[in-house]
Amino acid sequence: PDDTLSNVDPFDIAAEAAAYIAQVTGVESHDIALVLGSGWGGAAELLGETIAEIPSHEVPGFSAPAVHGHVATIRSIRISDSGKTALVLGSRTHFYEGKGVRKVAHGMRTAAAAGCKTVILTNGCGGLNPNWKPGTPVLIADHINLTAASPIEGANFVDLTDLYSSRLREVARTIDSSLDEGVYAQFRGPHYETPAEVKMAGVLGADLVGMSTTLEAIAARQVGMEILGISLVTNLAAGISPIALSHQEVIEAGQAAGPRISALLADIAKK
Ligand SMILES: Nc1nc2[nH]c(I)nc2c(=O)[nH]1
Repeated sequence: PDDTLSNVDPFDIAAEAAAYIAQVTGVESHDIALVLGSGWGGAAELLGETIAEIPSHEVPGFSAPAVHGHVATIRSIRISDSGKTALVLGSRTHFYEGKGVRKVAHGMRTAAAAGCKTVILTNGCGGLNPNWKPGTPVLIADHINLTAASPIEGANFVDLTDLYSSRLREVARTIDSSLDEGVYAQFRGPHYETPAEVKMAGVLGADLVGMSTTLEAIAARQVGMEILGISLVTNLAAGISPIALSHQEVIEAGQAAGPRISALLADIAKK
């Protein structure tokens, strides 16, 4: 099958995907979508009871799992305490996979077509603030899109003011008042930044550097969803600390933070 959605109308495929999800889950309309980036995987379990779990590649427009062995899924969950339903998108297409912006945006278009009015985008990233030790969750206040790309095509001049909802950031802070916030810059990747590029990102006003999220957020705004973005700082960005962090330390920091950030995310989603 065509894996870049290049010869179809991406919104038609999103409608097909949403119809498939509604049919398989029996949930006519979902309320909130979540994208779980690296380190955030544990949140789904804490959200509530799984209604259905669908292998992503069965859903129109989603690709076969990139990581062999790991079957990416889309999960429908009844959020405990609130009765709302969550759609957890277990597979994110990164821009660096070279499959084009339509694939990157597909999850957002599908979530909106499935009824979602809110999306929580999470990711793992590098931090420029030395106070943010690996394992620190940081609310995304705004973004700098360094990919030179847009998920939006044609003369659709979408406004991006308050793209990362200040209302939802306040809700998050009622759950955990210690949460800091920062500006997230997306690089194309898949290589990490040089120290000079990290310094440049700082000069431009970024506090976090990653390889996802900004294109998804723009696509989510285009389809009218309210957006909350949360980054997990898994490492200090290149050059910020004199000693290079070992990959093992990055993995351990992400795992150690798992339970806390998963509980945080579940509590926010229940609000
Ligand atoms: N661009 C970028 N992406 C990342 N993802 C993770 I985890 N750490 C980083 C990082 O230091 N830079």
